[in-house]
Amino acid sequence: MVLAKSKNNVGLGSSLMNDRFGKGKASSQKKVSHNNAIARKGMDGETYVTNEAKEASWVKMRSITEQAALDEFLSTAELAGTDFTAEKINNVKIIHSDQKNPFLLTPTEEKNAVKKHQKNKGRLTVPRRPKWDQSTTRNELEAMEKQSLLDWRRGLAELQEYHDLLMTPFERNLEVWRQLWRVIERSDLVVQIVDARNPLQFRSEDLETYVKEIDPRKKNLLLVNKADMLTLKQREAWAEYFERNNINFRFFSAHLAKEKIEAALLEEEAQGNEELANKTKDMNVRDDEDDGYRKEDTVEEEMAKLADPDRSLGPHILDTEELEELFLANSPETLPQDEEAGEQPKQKTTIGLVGYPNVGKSSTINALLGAKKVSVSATPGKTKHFQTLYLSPEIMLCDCPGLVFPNFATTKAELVVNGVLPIDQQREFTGPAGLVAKRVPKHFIEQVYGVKLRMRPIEEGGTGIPTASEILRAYARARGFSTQGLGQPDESRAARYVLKDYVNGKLLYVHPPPTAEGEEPIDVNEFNKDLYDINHLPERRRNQLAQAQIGKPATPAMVKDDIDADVTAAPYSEPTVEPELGRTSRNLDSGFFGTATGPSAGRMTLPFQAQYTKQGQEIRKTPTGRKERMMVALERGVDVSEVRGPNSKKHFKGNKKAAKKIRNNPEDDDY
Ligand SMILES: Nc1nc2c(ncn2[C@@H]2O[C@H](COP(=O)(O)OP(=O)(O)OP(=O)(O)O)[C@@H](O)[C@H]2O)c(=O)[nH]1
Repeated sequence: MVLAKSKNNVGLGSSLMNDRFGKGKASSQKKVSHNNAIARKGMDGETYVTNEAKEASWVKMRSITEQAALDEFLSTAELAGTDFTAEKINNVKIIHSDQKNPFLLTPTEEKNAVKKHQKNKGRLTVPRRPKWDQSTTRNELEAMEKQSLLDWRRGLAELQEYHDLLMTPFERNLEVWRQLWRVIERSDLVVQIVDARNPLQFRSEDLETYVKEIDPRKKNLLLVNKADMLTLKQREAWAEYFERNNINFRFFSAHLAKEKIEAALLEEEAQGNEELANKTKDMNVRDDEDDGYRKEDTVEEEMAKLADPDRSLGPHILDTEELEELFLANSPETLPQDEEAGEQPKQKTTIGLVGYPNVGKSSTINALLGAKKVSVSATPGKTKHFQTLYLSPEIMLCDCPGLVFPNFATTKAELVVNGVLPIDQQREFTGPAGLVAKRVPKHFIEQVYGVKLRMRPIEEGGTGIPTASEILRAYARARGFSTQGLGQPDESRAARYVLKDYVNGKLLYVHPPPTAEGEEPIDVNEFNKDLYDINHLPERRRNQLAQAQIGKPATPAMVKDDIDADVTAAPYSEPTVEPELGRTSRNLDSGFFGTATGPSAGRMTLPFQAQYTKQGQEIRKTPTGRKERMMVALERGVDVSEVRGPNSKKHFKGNKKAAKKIRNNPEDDDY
């Protein structure tokens, strides 16, 4: 090992030397103990150093800008899920490496995180509006509001910092909270809309407490929207959970409600056309098993249940009329003392709609109003100010802007796949894509996209579950997304599509409800099994999935940089293995180099390219490059730097160039 010549020795080697042989030992030890690194004696009597296990999650959550070499080495090893032994100062040997994604938690870490969340959940509060009376001036109230928000923010910041808890990027803007305060103050019923796939992630318990603090006559309702994404069994399980925990809830689906409205319109239009009229009538009578809508002969029974707002409807999905009925059933009561004072009951019932961005508030309102009065978006954060809308002369809706409540989260990846953090603003995608890979079965992804996933064999260190990269590469290849320059499958671009498909429910996964203390947790695979039985899905869902299938070579029009465009539907055929060039290259091609038609149309054919493509095809079956060297290193139990590829000759530029071109083959980096 070559030691740094400078007086101020730096680097990992120096850190280790100092630690072992004394020079600056005190400071090194201080550094090590500060980081909870612990020295252990191995079986062979050698000493090695490792981070404490509980350190891992803390290190992951902290924003690290600068670290000493030893600290950096220790935490990087921890993040990479590797352990190591330092047999000699200059011989750090990797003894274990698995496919752990450093942005995700292991099952044990996750369990511990959830336990911790439970313990601290009482501290997740929403800010209170300060008390004021007639004598309070506007300026005084504003100053009080600002102070109240500051105290609240400080409390949450402390909770994050001292208890090592990751939180949702909760709303910090006073103006938005003011809107919420006003909506709550006005409303007789505060409806918290949540996403049925993970209702508890979107529920603020403290908001319900706050509503009651303002006026005990006000009521709370948890409206579990997007219920069309759940099977009957899943809704039953969640209904049981809500009932057991005394949560006033109803299932709703703005999507189904919209379909029903459209079917009704169709029926109207089809008057006189008997054939069409019959078809729409069929659509209106839905099977309860299929999407939760009641059969027509149960209307009276359902209406009787609705008249009693406290009576649970279990897994039933309300339609818009039922929801409106429920709103009316919550018209404000007049307290006996008010009546004695001659106060008339209020004429209007005000319903406040609150919830995270993207849970479907606008869609719910649209469905209720039966026409497009509020614009609906797939990007979180569209509704900016609260609006009031009359549903009928008796019911006024107050639509609050979507806002993120303080809540705990296990990882940032979890927030991305829940649609809380906008996908297009993320740079790190392996964590969220890793969650998709873990949750949605391989066969389902293959069927939905019409691709074949190539996984690392178990004998070579694979886990039997695809990695984020394996899914993204397959997707990118099938869509023809490749990086500029080396022409590798563009995983980052593929991730944006795949993650959007998860958020919009094409790649569906539903969280099971927590079980009671002492009970076995629900098996997630069993809970979701029916969602992936592609031949037995409701027709609506099969149609939705058909739109996600790629399975045919991408055309330049498909590859155009429009991320919001839907994946073009196409019948399945084997995906192309030819690398597709990026947009700039294609433009170059049509402008200067390329042929306008023929098999290579839309591809850049630079004069030197043919020979490399030829070589690439011959070498295609053998893995090359870094991955190959890593595999060999793992097999032999040596450091990757000790392995050289068959063609690698340092300082020989020509060869480097060839290697670069060979990697142009999209299959190269797969196994
Ligand atoms: N499957 C399904 N999708 C839904 C349902 N409701 C809403 N969505 C989808 O969810 C996404 C967000 O819906 P919005 O109504 O814009 O959500 P929002 O809560 O109003 O969002 P903000 O305006 O940001 O507050 C859209 O892509 C909707 O199509 C539903 O019941 N079922």
